[in-house]
Amino acid sequence: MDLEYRLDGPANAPVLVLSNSLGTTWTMWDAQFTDFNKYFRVLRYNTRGHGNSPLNGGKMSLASLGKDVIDLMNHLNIEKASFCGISLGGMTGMWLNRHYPTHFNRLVVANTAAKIGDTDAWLTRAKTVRTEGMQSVADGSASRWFTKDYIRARPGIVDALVDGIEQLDPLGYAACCEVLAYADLREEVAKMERPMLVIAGEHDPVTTLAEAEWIIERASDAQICLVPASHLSNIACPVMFSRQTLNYLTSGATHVIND
Ligand SMILES: O=C(O)CC1=CCC(=O)O1
Repeated sequence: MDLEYRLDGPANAPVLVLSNSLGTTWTMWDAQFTDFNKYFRVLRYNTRGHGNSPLNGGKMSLASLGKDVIDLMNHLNIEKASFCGISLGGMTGMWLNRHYPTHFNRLVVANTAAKIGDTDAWLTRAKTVRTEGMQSVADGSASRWFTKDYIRARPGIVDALVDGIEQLDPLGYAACCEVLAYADLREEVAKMERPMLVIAGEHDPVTTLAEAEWIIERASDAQICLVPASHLSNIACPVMFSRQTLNYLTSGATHVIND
């Protein structure tokens, strides 16, 4: 298993898999960490091309990113898990819901869409990053991720994330842009069986509320939750994000772990 991962939380608790967005690493879940660990054995991993998760040498796709999660679960002997992913991580979750429903209980997919953005724009971004490096995308990342008010109010958090994207491997980032260029779940959403909470950011310009509504109108068992944030809603609205996610993932469950 060459994916970078870590497990935290009580060894006997049910497993929750966390999947990061493009240009971030598993540290993006730091604000959720304490709350999620009370209820779950938390499995964080870095999406291929991010952190120390290497490119696989071949062409990556949403399917290969989804299969990475299944391989990781198999490697750790995890038969069934809950899942929470954001943006590209949310798309990975929807792909898993469609293709590996028996491996998952409930899924939370945040700030995501059945098709994110425009194919040509992703291919252009991939090319730019390959030729000019990470700085070319780092400069605009804060305004893609957060509202102006949040950037003003929490410069330390924003700067740390921008520093993080600057450290990433341009080839890894570009490969994931190419995954996004061709990832298209629009024909698949109606076939997603497992219960899914779709978290949308009220001010998200990347994956809009309308795109989240589009998903819940078609998936067989999906609910929406709106948070007053832009794209990285788990960071901008950590308390609400964690509460809504935990309420959804543990509802009807008998596996609450006490402190
Ligand atoms: O463009 C960005 O940086 C935001 C984003 C789109 C897909 C994703 O995972 O992050």
